[in-house]
Amino acid sequence: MLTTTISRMQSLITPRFLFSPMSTKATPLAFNLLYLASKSIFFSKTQNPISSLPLKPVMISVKPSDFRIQTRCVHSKSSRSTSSGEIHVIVGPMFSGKTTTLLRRVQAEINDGRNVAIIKSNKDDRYGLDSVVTHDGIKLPCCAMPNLSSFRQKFGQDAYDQLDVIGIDEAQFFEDLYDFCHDVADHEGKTVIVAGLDGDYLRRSFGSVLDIIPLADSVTKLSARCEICGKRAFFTLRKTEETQTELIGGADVYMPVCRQHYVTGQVAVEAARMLLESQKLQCNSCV
Ligand SMILES: Nc1ncnc2c1ncn2[C@@H]1O[C@H](COP(=O)(O)OP(=O)(O)O)[C@@H](O)[C@H]1O
Ligand SMILES: Cc1cn([C@H]2C[C@H](O)[C@@H](COP(=O)(O)O)O2)c(=O)[nH]c1=O
Ligand SMILES: [Zn+2]
Repeated sequence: MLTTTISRMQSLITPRFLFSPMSTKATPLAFNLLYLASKSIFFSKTQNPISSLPLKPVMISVKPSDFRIQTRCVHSKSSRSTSSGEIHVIVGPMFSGKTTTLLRRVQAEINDGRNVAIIKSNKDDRYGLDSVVTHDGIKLPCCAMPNLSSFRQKFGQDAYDQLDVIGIDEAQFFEDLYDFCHDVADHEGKTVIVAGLDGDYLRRSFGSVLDIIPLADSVTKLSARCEICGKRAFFTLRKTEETQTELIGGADVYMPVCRQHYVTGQVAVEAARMLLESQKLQCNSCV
């Protein structure tokens, strides 16, 4: 099995939705919402992005008065003003379905009539910056941010106030995750659904994801399938020689593995790294 692992390693080491009656006049608020809607940041109950791709923007036109009424009326199950917030955390290795689970939960909230926005880190630009995309290609529009504290300003205060649920993907990349979740759930009564890696490729705690566990209502740890033996995989193995903690990539750089194949895989990767290092040194001394 170790031989299989080594050969695999070496081959890779080379190198709001708003339920709103249509109104005829657009106000600044309406423009703002229309802008957001056209950027597909708000989601509509009538959209079903998970089953119908690509997404089409929802065209919404509202007067501020319509909007206020709509978010409090019987058609909306918005609970922000009446109940406290919640924090739900989804963790696991890469390819375990964290983003898929986040999108499913977000879609359920949308179906329940809540106003939802998704944020992801702008560090991960693999699929562009305006969508959260799973490894299977399922996607929802999102807001890509360098940090969470500037989200309110970017989204617009009025629009932000209407949000019931905020989904966060790639949470390990947000340094201000703890403060944001704390404020949003405890003081603003919104629900935060957080998806991220609990551990990095060395199985060290990644970013602030584990710090928010004591704040959370629920924690879901997902598993993937070990790429070598097919058993449940709880860890992410990095197949390349890079050693920095943050390294954006997909199946080209990472694979999900079980405990046994994490251990043997790490040995193989380390051996390959050392070999590469010694070759580099030899090369340098030739020059
Ligand atoms: N080694 C792999 N390479 C590419 N896709 C994979 C691999 N293993 C699993 N997948 C797919 O990725 C899906 C999960 O994707 P996603 O929700 O984006 O996971 P995560 O956010 O945890 O990385 C799985 O349902 C599976 O179809
Ligand atoms: C293990 C590990 C991962 N990353 C990066 C690689 C990807 O860009 C994301 C994780 O994406 P996913 O939605 O969970 O598939 O994180 C990293 O930078 N460092 C690591 O150690
Ligand atoms: Zn395995």
